Amino acid sequence: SCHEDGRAESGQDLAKHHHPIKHPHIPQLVDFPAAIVDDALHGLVRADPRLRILKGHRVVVRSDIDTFKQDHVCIISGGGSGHEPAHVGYIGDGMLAAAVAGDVFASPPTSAVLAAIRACAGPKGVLLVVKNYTGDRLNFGLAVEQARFEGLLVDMVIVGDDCALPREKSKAGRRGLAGTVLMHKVLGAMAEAGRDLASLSNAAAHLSRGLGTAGVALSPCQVPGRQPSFHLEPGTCGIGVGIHGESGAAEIPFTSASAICRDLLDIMLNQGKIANRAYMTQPQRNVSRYALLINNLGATSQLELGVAAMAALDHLIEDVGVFVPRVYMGTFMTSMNMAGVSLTLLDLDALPAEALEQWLDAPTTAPAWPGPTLLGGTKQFVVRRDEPPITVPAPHSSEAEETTALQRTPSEISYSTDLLGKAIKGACEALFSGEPELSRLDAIVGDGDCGTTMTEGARSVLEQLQVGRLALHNPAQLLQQLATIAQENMGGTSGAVYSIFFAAASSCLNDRDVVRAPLASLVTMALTAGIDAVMKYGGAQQGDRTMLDVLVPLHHYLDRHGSAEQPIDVGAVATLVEEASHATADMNATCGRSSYVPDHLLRGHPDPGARAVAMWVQGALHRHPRR
Ligand SMILES: Nc1ncnc2c1ncn2[C@@H]1O[C@H](COP(=O)(O)OP(=O)(O)O)[C@@H](O)[C@H]1O
Ligand SMILES: O=C(CO)COP(=O)(O)O
Ligand SMILES: [Mg+2]
Ligand SMILES: [Mn+2]
Repeated sequence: SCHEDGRAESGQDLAKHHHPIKHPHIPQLVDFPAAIVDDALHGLVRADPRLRILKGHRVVVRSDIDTFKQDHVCIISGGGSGHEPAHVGYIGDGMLAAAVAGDVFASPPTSAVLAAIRACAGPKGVLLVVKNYTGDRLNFGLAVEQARFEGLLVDMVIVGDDCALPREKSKAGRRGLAGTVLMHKVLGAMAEAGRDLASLSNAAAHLSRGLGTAGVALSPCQVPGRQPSFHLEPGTCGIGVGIHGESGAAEIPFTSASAICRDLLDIMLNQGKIANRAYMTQPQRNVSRYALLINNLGATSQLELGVAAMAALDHLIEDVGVFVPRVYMGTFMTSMNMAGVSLTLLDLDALPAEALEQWLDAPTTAPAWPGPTLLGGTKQFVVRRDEPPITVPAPHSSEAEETTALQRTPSEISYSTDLLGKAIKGACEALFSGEPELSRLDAIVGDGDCGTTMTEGARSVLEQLQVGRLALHNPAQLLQQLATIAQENMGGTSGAVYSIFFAAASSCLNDRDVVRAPLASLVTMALTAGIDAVMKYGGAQQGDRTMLDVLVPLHHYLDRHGSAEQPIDVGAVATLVEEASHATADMNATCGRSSYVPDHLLRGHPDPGARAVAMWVQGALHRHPRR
């Protein structure tokens, strides 16, 4: 957590709770992996008096926000960390008013986004520019709903500029990549010039249609404290990468810089051999005009960026025959320390009746926006070359250790706070011991943060349990508390999904006479409501390879067996969740981050969110299968 004066909790403070870095493969300038985001924000704000941190949140705002918001629409962006300089580097006149940072590769919790909106909300309103990831959509979306309920003027636009993944592969839609920074620039300049909230949202919709990005990985990335994000065979590269250390849509032999850059552009412009995506409109020879952004994914030398610029301009101008009057080259949005680049094209005629150059050229004080732009692109500057080779009562506490809350028959008792406390403790502990497996799996099928996100949640729940603050006597209130913990301490898709799950479960129990209901049927009711809400907001169903693939079978089982006048067979439940979670290993992913990973790479590895459900259910039942 951070202090109002801009001092973040230091690495030394955090040392009390977290482990220092274990010997990494490559040394990294990090004291404590868990403190990396706070330490980095701390450093940044100390170095720049134009910025300050909102107390208690990883939110950076312009220091003069209170006066600034009186006569400007404030643009807020954010998302997981690990993409620096995005998004804090874009705070300044003519770009962003604030940035919300999550843990590395994990969306910030809803509460942080809400704090940013509250700080920036003035008479002109707030526009959230959000990259299209499930966690971000949910956490920023929930904050918008809550802010509107508070009467604040706020709108949200989602950016999805990725061109590399086939449309059919994912229900999640195009990923938000480096093109987001061009959105920040154009929308920020318009806000600076006094345009209103509605016209900014409208412009954003047009812009996203003219925006495309595709990237190549030459190495995996390494998040401190974790394993390298994937393995690349020597001589190969990952084409169609995102910004979360993914291996890409396909692993291909590395031929030459020019060939790879050409492929990236062809993917975007639907040209040549890779003409199967069609996200951007077809370029028109001697007519179409683009801004080109060459983005370092984190560990690429400036020399290599220059080579990429040469290759990209050469292909666009000579082969495709289009104009490229604006070129931006540098480090805009990274995948931690991945070697590689992404290329972004913005159709300069994407906005009806506006010259986009005007907005791109408008001055900004944001430190990460490159100074003067290169006015590349008239034909004579490009030399054609040969291709180089290359609530409720009655505490019961005299139970035998092995008895679990669900095991008692409904007629015996409906509720035991003592057993419930033990079940919660067991659930949390199972997540702690399962953390290495969750981290490993999410590194393969996602972006590696699932283990830490789940243990962050478990740690907060245990803390509240230990100090007696959990409302064990009142199921509705307890579930509300769990929702709040997920919302404030977890982040990521998991944080948002669990927050929605517990909040909906809580509201459904609120209205009911929970005193007499058998515990198992309470659980069934809560699961019904929770699952429905997760499906509604997250858009996933059974079979999409998510945690729902364990929650739904669990719900079916309890629904069938929960009201009978006999104890639930906890062994059977433990086996059921174990098997259901492992069954996800053979599923194709159509939702969430795994839908960006080729199916053959997912094969054999179960979904981490599904495994996490199996772990905490087994922990709550005190049944631990040998792992
Ligand atoms: N739309 C969705 N609805 C429900 N669960 C989802 C959805 N998308 C992803 N998940 C679950 O979230 C898990 C990943 O959690 P986490 O690592 O926090 O996500 P991310 O890194 O994508 O934000 C997945 O393994 C999956 O079980
Ligand atoms: O890093 C992120 C996007 O910027 C985080 O998104 P998720 O929470 O969906 O992983
Ligand atoms: Mg993540
Ligand atoms: Mn993840």
